[in-house]
Amino acid sequence: MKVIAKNITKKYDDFFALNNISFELPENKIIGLIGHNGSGKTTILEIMAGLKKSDMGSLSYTQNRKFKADLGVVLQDNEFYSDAKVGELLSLFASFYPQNVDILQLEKKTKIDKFRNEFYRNLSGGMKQRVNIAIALVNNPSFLILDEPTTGLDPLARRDLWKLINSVTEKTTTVISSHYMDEVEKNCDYLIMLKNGSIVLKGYTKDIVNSNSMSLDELYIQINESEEESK
Ligand SMILES: Nc1ncnc2c1ncn2[C@@H]1O[C@H](COP(=O)(O)OP(=O)(O)OP(=O)(O)O)[C@@H](O)[C@H]1O
Repeated sequence: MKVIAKNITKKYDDFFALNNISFELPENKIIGLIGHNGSGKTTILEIMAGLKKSDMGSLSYTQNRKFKADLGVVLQDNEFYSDAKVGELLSLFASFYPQNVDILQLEKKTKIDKFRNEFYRNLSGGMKQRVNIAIALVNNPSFLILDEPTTGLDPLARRDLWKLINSVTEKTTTVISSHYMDEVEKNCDYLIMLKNGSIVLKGYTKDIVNSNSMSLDELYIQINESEEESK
């Protein structure tokens, strides 16, 4: 799915969480959404997921199915799954959709099959995220939104989660917010950087890194530090 956002603005009272932002998410690529705390990442992800309304602007999608049937979302806090077992959660979410994938195959593909009889609350952070992603994939979406999926995970769990994300998103436009620039540089084809609700950088990751002759981590610091220094 291709996603096009035009002139999106979102205000909370007088505060502009997003200020007239426009972008196009390239189809079937992994898009990294980066920016400082409070820059507007969750707000735009929630608007794209249809969970929040923008005050101005428009979103358009190229899709074959109804939008919600074609969407998978993992938000930052899914602790409300706590009292269910992994297999039960997958079956429950699959039952919401007329078309869905083979659950046993999905469990194998996301390597959660050994945990299907465990309670969600007893899983490690990394395993919970694998289950969250599996749940988001039950309807075989062509647009996947993941809000900071690797935050709080140890380096091995983070590496394994990116392996999983890369292995299940070939035919999916995937947008992922992250504070880990090394991960974004390595795994995301395209990136969008927000600063105070505006886009300050967007484009293919390789082009950005090559044309600036520095790592994304260094570029991030340069862009975000300059304002502090000039004060
Ligand atoms: N419901 C709300 N009411 C008022 N202000 C809000 C609300 N939700 C978000 N904000 C503000 O909007 C701004 C953007 O928030 P958002 O959660 O989108 O940022 P973020 O980039 O996802 O941050 P983080 O990296 O910390 O998750 C922040 O200043 C936040 O305090």
